[in-house]
Amino acid sequence: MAEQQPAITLEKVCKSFGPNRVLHEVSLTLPAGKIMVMLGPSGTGKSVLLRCLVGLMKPDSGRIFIEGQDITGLDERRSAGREQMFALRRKFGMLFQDGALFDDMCVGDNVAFPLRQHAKLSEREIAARVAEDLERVGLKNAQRKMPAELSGGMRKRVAFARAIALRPKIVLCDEPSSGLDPVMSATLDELILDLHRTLGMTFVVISHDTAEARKIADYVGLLYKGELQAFGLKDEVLRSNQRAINQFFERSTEGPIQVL
Ligand SMILES: Nc1ncnc2c1ncn2[C@@H]1O[C@H](COP(=O)(O)OP(=O)(O)OP(=O)(O)O)[C@@H](O)[C@H]1O
Repeated sequence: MAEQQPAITLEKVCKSFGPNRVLHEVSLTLPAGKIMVMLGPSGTGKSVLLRCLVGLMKPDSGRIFIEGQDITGLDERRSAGREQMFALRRKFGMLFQDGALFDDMCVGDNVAFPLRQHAKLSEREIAARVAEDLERVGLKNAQRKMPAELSGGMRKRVAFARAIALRPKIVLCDEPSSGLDPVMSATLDELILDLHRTLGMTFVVISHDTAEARKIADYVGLLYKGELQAFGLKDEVLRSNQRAINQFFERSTEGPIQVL
């Protein structure tokens, strides 16, 4: 059997905005079907990294491979590049920090939106997928509700249902637990684990939350000032005794990570 390509490979990815060096020679390999939690203080380039993965930003140098395909040179101004970029984006589901629901659409229509835009499915098939995914996230009775009627945790769960509706290979989650109480955060962590188990997707989770990393991660990364201070299997990274990792996991002010 052919060996499965890693979901994501980064080779010395660099990105600056003028004098602001945001990513510096970031290299990692994430095998398919694993959960990676990328930790790091605010402003250290985690969101920029996500945008580079989906082709919304281009690195200044280095290479990015998604399922073995080099996406670094894709050029949306050319029609072949546009098609490849579209195919690339279809591989990703995205859970934005604020959920980014359409406030004028009910929950069911929010989840159906990507299916209506991009899947060749009948309305009956779309309705079945929407019902299935709302049940997965524990919201099967919320279909006709409007986003304004939902709590923060419910909005995040609707956003999850929308992010997985097209059955992407890789789900990118930008701080899924931000702004949620600890119990709701734990519920979302369980949801990630459940989706991962049942649908086998690869997850990239951006987080400040070490408890979340301990609970759900197969792989952990720590980004600080644009450099990957640590990356690897969670247990190995936690055992590695690196100062930045210890500081982050022990919530200490002592260590190489300084308040920006
Ligand atoms: N389009 C842009 N133009 C200029 N600078 C940018 C742009 N996008 C991000 N930056 C800068 O890149 C740096 C990293 O930002 P990024 O949003 O990736 O941080 P982050 O680690 O995700 O932070 P947080 O945890 O607070 O969301 C910041 O200094 C930010 O100002």
